[in-house]
Amino acid sequence: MSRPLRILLSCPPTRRCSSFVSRMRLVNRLKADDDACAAALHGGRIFLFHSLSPLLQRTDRGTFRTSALTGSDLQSILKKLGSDESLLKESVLIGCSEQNQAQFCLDVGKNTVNPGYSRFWSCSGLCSGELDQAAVEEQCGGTFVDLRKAFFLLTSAEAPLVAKGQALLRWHQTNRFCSATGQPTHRNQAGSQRFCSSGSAIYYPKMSPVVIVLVSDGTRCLLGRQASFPRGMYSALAGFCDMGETLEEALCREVAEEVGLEVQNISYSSSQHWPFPHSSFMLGCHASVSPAHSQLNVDHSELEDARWFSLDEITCALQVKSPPRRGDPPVLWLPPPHAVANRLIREWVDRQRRGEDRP
Ligand SMILES: NC(=O)c1ccc[n+]([C@@H]2O[C@H](COP(=O)([O-])OP(=O)(O)OC[C@H]3O[C@@H](n4cnc5c(N)ncnc54)[C@H](O)[C@@H]3O)[C@@H](O)[C@H]2O)c1
Ligand SMILES: [Mg+2]
Repeated sequence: MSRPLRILLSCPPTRRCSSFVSRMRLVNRLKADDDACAAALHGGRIFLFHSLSPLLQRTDRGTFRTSALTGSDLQSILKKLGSDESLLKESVLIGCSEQNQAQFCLDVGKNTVNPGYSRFWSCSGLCSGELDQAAVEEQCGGTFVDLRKAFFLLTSAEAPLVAKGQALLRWHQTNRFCSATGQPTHRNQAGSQRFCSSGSAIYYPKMSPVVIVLVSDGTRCLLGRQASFPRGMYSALAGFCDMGETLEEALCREVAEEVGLEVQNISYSSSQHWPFPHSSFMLGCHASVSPAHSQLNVDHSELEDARWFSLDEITCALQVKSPPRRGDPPVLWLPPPHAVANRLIREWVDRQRRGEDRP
């Protein structure tokens, strides 16, 4: 999740900023220079995936982390597994750590696509170039975990890296052909672009902009739930931006469509890349309605339910540490700390406690 703008603007000392600048310039160079990127792979950190599920390791404390494989470690493992060592070059650049180590992701499962290799979507058993999941897990001392689980098992520092890695891998796997010419596309070494083989088009990884808003009436906040949400879970209202809309227009339209309210006092909070179900760029905002105009008219084709919640109800819900299970009494369950909705809710609680939001 991005930091709020005010923190970025107060970025202090030059040393910290200059190391940030050098990291950003390194990533930019690796995107532009195929040879430099290929060279960086060996000492780089590789986040391994199998059919888009990231590899996690359990720590001594019972928590989870991503595995810390370098490109050289991985090459030895690939050799032991009898795989072509050039598989490493299929890695896609994610970014660069604070220690200036380049970070990559690599999918060694069925969905991996490399235009230079003959891998097929529909093969049964192991496809050409695909590695056996259990064998990789054994060699690496970890387990491939579905991203929907992994994202919430990891710390808030590691979860976005894994989400970004999966999003990039998915984009490569689903953009193998040019939509203008139908010709195969090829990637640069970093995986930051794909080119139509006819030379007519360049494609870049894409995200869909989504506005997410916590509406307040001064003493209560508005949350809704879709029928597909886990039991008891309510979240801030969200919706995809339409082509040509501003953020503010999308926000007002979504709230009007979903709950029949007209909002005002829109303010931006923070943003987040959200990998589910595909890549969304979540733009988190606050907005308000006057208590006199807070009557809900829920569109049940979009939301199963939407309700106003008091500060006490939200404060209690923030204490709930695990989702309610079947048979438990009904309890309000809020999006987890990794989600921008959680940040919006906590910001609202802070403002309520400071008395800033009251009419
Ligand atoms: N990170 C968070 O805190 C958080 C919280 C809530 C929702 N979300 C995410 O926000 C996203 C949008 O929320 P929503 O489902 O309420 O949106 P929504 O209200 O716009 O409804 C979804 C529908 O919009 C249509 N749609 C229009 N453009 C689309 C596009 N580019 N991609 C997919 N569907 C499109 C589809 O018909 C889809 O069924 C979801 O993917 C959800 O996972 C994130
Ligand atoms: Mg919605």
